[in-house]
Amino acid sequence: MKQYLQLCQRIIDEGTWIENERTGKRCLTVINADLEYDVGNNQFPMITTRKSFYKSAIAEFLGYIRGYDNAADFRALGTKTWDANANLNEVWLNSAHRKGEDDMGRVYGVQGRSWMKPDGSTLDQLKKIVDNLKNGIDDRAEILTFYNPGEFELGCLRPCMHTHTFSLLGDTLHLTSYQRSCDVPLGLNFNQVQVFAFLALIAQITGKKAGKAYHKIVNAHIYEDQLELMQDVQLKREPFESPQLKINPKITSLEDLETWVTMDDFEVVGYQCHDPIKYPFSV
Ligand SMILES: Nc1nc(=O)c2c([nH]1)NC[C@@H]1CN(c3ccc(C(=O)N[C@@H](CCC(=O)O)C(=O)O)cc3)CN21
Ligand SMILES: O=c1ccn([C@H]2C[C@H](O)[C@@H](COP(=O)(O)O)O2)c(=O)[nH]1
Repeated sequence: MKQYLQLCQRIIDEGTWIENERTGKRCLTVINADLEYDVGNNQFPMITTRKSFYKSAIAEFLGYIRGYDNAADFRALGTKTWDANANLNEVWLNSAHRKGEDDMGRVYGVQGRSWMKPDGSTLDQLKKIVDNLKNGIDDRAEILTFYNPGEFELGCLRPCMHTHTFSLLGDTLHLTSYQRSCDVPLGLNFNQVQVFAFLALIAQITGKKAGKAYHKIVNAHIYEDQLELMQDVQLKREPFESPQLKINPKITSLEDLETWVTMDDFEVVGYQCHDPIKYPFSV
């Protein structure tokens, strides 16, 4: 939790104001942040200086694991996070590729589970990784990437947390996740939870011990309309100890994640937090 608050403070102390054309807002911005989560010791990086909605964050990531391309499927899992980008983004609404209400196009999980090959067949990046890790194989390219520049116009948003690399050292599994753009008050709150839960889940279904998750961020920003709440409210609060994430031990395969898992299979123990803060969201 300290590293999150330190990053927020660093943006305020050292950030540069950058005009963002896509949203029409200014962002206070720093380049390069490295965060680290101790998954092996279950130090769940849930924000405590405001109420955090971890189930939304995990639901969103489970949707990526399933290769969802529709905001309605995300809502059914328990998160509304894709509603705005699927249905309110001007460029996407006017795109000939949008298939209708709630369609997100070929974003995130679609690339992860069915990357289009030149011959028209598809490639399942995640299944290859899970199969290898289960068999104790790390070919030094256990990489899941959602980043497909050739298909950007086929989706509503370019992926922010775009690449995840798994590494096996003996029987301990580590994860390195890369993020190109980070809305620190809103998005990072979710992304921290997702990086942690992704390593915990893949370690569980491949029968490995979870180690560390390394989260590497390039552009970390606070939107102009979020700054006051961050500076005068959230950063004035003292953090509580990290809680723990309990995952249903009956989840043992990728197929389980694809079929019956719901948010009821995740529980947080020992979460103490301050009051909620409602940060503005930019589409
Ligand atoms: N500007 C922007 N910031 C983001 O963080 C972001 C995007 N756009 N677009 C794509 C996804 C969607 N994400 C989102 C979207 C909404 C919330 C949000 O409103 N969170 C609230 C309430 C969550 C809830 O009630 O479940 C929060 O207080 O954290 C968070 C992340 C992260 N991403
Ligand atoms: O997982 C996510 C997804 C999105 N974000 C934020 C980062 C930016 O503020 C916007 C995306 O805008 P771009 O113009 O495409 O960079 O969404 C996030 O923090 N985490």
